[in-house]
Amino acid sequence: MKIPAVNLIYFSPTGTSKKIVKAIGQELGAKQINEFDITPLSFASSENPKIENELSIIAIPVYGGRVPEQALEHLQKFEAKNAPVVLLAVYGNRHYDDALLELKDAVLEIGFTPFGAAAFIGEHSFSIESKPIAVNRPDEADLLKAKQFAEELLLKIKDGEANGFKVCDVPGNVPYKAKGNMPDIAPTTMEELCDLCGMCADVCPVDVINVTDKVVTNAKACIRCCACIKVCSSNARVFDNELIDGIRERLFTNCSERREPEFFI
Ligand SMILES: Cc1cc2nc3c(=O)[nH]c(=O)nc-3n(C[C@H](O)[C@H](O)[C@H](O)COP(=O)(O)O)c2cc1C
Repeated sequence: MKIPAVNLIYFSPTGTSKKIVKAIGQELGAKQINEFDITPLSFASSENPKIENELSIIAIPVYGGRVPEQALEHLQKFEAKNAPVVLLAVYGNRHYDDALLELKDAVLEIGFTPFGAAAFIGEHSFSIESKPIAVNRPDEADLLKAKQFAEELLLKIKDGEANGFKVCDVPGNVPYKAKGNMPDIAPTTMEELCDLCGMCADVCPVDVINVTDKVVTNAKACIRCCACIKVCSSNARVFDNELIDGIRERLFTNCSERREPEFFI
């Protein structure tokens, strides 16, 4: 079976959701792959993408058991009609809780038909060398699972094209998991290590970092995605904070046992 085109739509500050959606997208053997990176703030002011009679895959990271708010806002820009979609929640080995259900409900509102979904595991954004959490995931075994998932999707797509796409069930509860109250905290820069290259500001999905002769971060608007930390080749950017240290410690202690991808098709 030849799929003419597939749209890969992803919000992925630290790149793990992107890696998984691309791996699955490539396995589908589509003639054309269109990428929509909905991570940057600038996506909000871009033209509204229209998707009609085309297959899409949407990937988001799980934040507090939910879909990141900015990802939901950016998804609202899509106009979808006759648009079968596969949903991916990528989480840091704790749990995805209600994120897949929230994502499914949101895309149904926009006009997509979610006919398949999966939860994959990515290195936790808060993982550091001394407290590794799902470090280096997705790994080879995860990418093999991505391939298996794509094979199952191809069968489902064939069936959907012949008999119509049916909305899939995903786990989750309503009301969705309550959002935790986070104080205004953000990663900081160790000036002695920083060479002011500006990469942290470039990757920040909420544009809260300003680099002049020093790095200034507006903690109030920070979404704590840790993209700035992961991109910093001088290791100058750190999330050195009591609250985050505590979360990291609990994740390291309670969520180190390897979880595996799950498919819902
Ligand atoms: C603010 C925040 C909240 C998070 N909440 C969860 C969570 O509830 N469960 C979990 O397993 N991982 C959680 N994570 C980890 C991310 O889901 C995980 O690292 C994911 O792979 C990041 O995706 P990305 O690389 O596409 O940005 C959280 C990360 C951040 C930054």
